[in-house]
Amino acid sequence: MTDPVIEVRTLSKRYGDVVAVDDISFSVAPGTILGVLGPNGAGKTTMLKAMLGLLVPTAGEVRVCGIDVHDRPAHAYRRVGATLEGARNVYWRLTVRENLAFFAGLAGDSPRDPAVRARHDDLLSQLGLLDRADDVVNELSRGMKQKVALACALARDIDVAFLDEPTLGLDVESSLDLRRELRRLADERGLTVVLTSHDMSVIEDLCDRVIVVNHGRIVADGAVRELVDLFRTSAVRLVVDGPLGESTESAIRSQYAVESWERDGERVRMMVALDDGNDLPALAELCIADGGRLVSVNTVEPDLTEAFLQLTSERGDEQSLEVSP
Ligand SMILES: Nc1ncnc2c1ncn2[C@@H]1O[C@H](COP(=O)(O)OP(=O)(O)OP(=O)(O)O)[C@@H](O)[C@H]1O
Repeated sequence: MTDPVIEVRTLSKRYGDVVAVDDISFSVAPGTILGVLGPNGAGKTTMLKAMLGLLVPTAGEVRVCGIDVHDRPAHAYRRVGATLEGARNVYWRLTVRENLAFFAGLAGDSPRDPAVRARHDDLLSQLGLLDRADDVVNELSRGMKQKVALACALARDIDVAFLDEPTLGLDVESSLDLRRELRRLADERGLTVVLTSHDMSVIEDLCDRVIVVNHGRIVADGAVRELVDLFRTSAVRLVVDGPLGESTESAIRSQYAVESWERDGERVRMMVALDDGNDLPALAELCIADGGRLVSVNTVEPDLTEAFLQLTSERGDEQSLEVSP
């Protein structure tokens, strides 16, 4: 097995009485795109900053490419790129290309090196910024500034990118460009990406693995599909026309988990959770027992949003759910 590119061991960070990060441990394989999900105040940014060596943890250690980020921050920094507060990471009075050259230069990459220039052009082209390369950043829109910040984080030949809310403020097309570019860098260059996002579609589309953080602790860790499967309770939406009497309604309610029930004259719309899809024929039969007609039956598949809400609800919080990554 390849060595992990990131190792976080028993990491904690307290601010006075607030435990922002509480005894977190995990490791990440090279080339992984890892999403960090969690409600506001869960500890995601604190975790990212501690992983970057930008704040001193109360306990624990972080290694990136085998380098302890707190003992040897300068060495670790050469291997990572980061955007923590979006567009504030770039110099607004420099052009797009000058920004890239500046950040690459910090790591010893010369912008006169044709390989570095080619990499920058490629990045700008993938992010739809090539025709704005010589514009001063100040004159760009907010979303474009965000893209420049991302390009700066990726401008060097880094091993790991830490991106806090990378798609925030981007339009649909730019968000898709960014996802494609991150996927390409992970697949072709083995770039490891750790990103936070409140946008479930970004996490679902892009991430190989997701960590859910709540109250400073990891409450779930696994592939998106595995997390969704943990809460795989399918639901069905049924519409019945015609008679459906009160005793049949009571029978349905007593045998099934009815999530919603709307009666509109002779029409009934219901949403019912099924633990096992095999219950559906029996439910359908019951619905038409009084002579009504089934107008439609639609299965409602669980998604990451639902899994996330359950994991971070008080009930989900009682246990920690580990899925092998
Ligand atoms: N510099 C600080 N001083 C004191 N408390 C802090 C500081 N930074 C963060 N906290 C607290 O630590 C906890 C975790 O905050 P953090 O910013 O890491 O959460 P987050 O998951 O990134 O939230 P969001 O999704 O809102 O960005 C919160 O209770 C926050 O108030």
